[in-house]
Amino acid sequence: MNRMNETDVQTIEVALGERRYPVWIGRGLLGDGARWRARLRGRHALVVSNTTVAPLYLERLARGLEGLQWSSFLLEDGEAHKSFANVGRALEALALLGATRDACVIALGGGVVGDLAGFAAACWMRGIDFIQVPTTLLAMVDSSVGGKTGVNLPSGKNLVGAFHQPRAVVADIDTLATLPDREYRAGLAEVVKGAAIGDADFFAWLEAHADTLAARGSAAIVETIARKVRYKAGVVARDETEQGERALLNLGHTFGHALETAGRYTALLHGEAVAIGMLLAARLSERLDMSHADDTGRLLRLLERLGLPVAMPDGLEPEQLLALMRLDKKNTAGTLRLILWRGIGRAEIVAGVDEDAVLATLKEARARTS
Ligand SMILES: O=C(O)C(=O)C[C@@H](O)[C@H](O)[C@H](O)COP(=O)(O)O
Repeated sequence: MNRMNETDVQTIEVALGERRYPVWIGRGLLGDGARWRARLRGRHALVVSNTTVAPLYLERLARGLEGLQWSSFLLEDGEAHKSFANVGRALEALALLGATRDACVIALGGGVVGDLAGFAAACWMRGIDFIQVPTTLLAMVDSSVGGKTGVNLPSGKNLVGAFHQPRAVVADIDTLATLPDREYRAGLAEVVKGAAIGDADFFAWLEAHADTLAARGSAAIVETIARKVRYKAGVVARDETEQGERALLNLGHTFGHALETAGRYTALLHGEAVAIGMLLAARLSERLDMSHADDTGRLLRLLERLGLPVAMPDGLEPEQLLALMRLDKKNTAGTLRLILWRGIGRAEIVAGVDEDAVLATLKEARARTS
């Protein structure tokens, strides 16, 4: 197990040739301006954050921006604010700053901030640099790595966006100290996902450390972040724009995104929707004779031990969820393309999934909760 002290910083590289970048994981990184400032090329920086995170950490980050022309743009907290309207506002903030092509956007916050800030960076003058400074577990282990940026529409999650890689990811684990428990647990869902699709040993390790992780034991968290980031960095390096393997990282997401959209982006946190979505994907896979009930049971127990929701929320209609799933980005004309499960550590991209089986899985899940 890794024990991390003040000076230990783990560096994991996302190996994308000329656009390769480091993911730094450690303590005190926000205040270590000398490290990440070297990734800025010009004189302008826009810090995008939210009204919860900025009061806690903007000042610490800003010490590293001394001598630059910089300003901040703050979102309200929550997935509902990952909108086109707010991208427009972020771009106006860049205009007000007089940001030139060598400017940098710095995303200080969780997945919503990172996705929106990255998309604004991808749009401004057709693409400027950005740096991810994730302050939630979910953003550290998942959304800050890999360059998926974008926003939601009322009709669907992440339907608009661009692949735009950051110049660096600065994961200061000190910021997890202020993360609410619910947000922390939501981040663990994306960790479980990584293990469920591609690393049976890691899954077993998570089972062995579930109680420590649920209790936020710090050494286990650092190891968890590093293992998940290393895994994801490998996938992204092999398939940056999701032509194949990368789609596996979407296990549980087609169901999950439909749940988030149906709940108008306020009912569930993204990680919670992914937890429920993974179980739905596991049950659908079982129904299609692709996986075994024992594996579904292990997944269910691990998610429960980590304090994640596993039941479909009340008041959602299976037909409505299926309609939302038809607008998922992985689909091809007229067919559902889902990530299905072969059991612990193995997932598969399946095209032409039978809609009746999906509907039956959703109906069964609803019957379980009512
Ligand atoms: O990085 C990826 O690739 C992923 O699919 C990671 C997901 O966990 C993440 O939620 C991602 O933002 C979803 O992407 P999307 O393409 O399904 O919108």
